[in-house]
Amino acid sequence: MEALLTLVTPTALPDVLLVTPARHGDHRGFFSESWNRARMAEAGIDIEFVQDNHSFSLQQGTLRGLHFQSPPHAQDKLVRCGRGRLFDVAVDIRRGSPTYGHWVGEELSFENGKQLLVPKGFLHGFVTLEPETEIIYKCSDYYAPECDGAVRFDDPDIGIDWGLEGAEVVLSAKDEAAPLFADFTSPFTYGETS
Ligand SMILES: Cc1cn([C@H]2C[C@H](O)[C@@H](COP(=O)(O)OP(=O)(O)O[C@H]3O[C@@H](C)C(=O)[C@@H](O)[C@H]3O)O2)c(=O)[nH]c1=O
Repeated sequence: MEALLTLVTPTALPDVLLVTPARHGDHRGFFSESWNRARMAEAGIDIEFVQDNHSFSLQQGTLRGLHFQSPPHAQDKLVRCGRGRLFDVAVDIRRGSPTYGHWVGEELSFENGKQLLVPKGFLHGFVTLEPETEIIYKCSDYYAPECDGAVRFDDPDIGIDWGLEGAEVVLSAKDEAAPLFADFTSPFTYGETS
């Protein structure tokens, strides 16, 4: 039977949530409310998003991350895949958090319609699993380049399993030059960001 409600399920990291909006299918395809502020507030996700981002990656193996914006322009992000498939990752960087440095990853695709809520105090990154993949995400603060920060996607202390198995990744120059986790001081403190 068709699911009529948006499903909100926890991931292995408390505060990072998997959101699966209902899809109403018919002979034309489907219709889905990808964001409904009132309904999500009832489900405990009460966020005022102010900016939507859309990026397109040509090649499979394009990796963007791991990124954050520091306070006072920290961002909650609600991430979904508009076309293709990607592996989306959040890393807890709230100093003093019981899960500091832990990561969680979810496959988001056009097919599965899943969304990942990446709160303030977490690094965010993704790798595309297909060519010509699109990502769309809502942000709770505006782009503030002076608050932009990054950590290496392949940091050994974080140890994310991107499923790359030695395949080459396509990176920006900024991500290529990102610092290691050990050389990074997080601007977030557990309890102050969520
Ligand atoms: C993030 C961002 C970038 N830009 C510009 C700056 C630059 O000229 C161009 C590309 O920027 P970047 O290389 O930072 O784009 P990208 O590597 O895709 O950065 C994004 O990665 C994912 C993982 C995130 O979580 C986002 O918050 C953001 O950091 O777009 C904006 O105008 N507004 C924005 O909100």
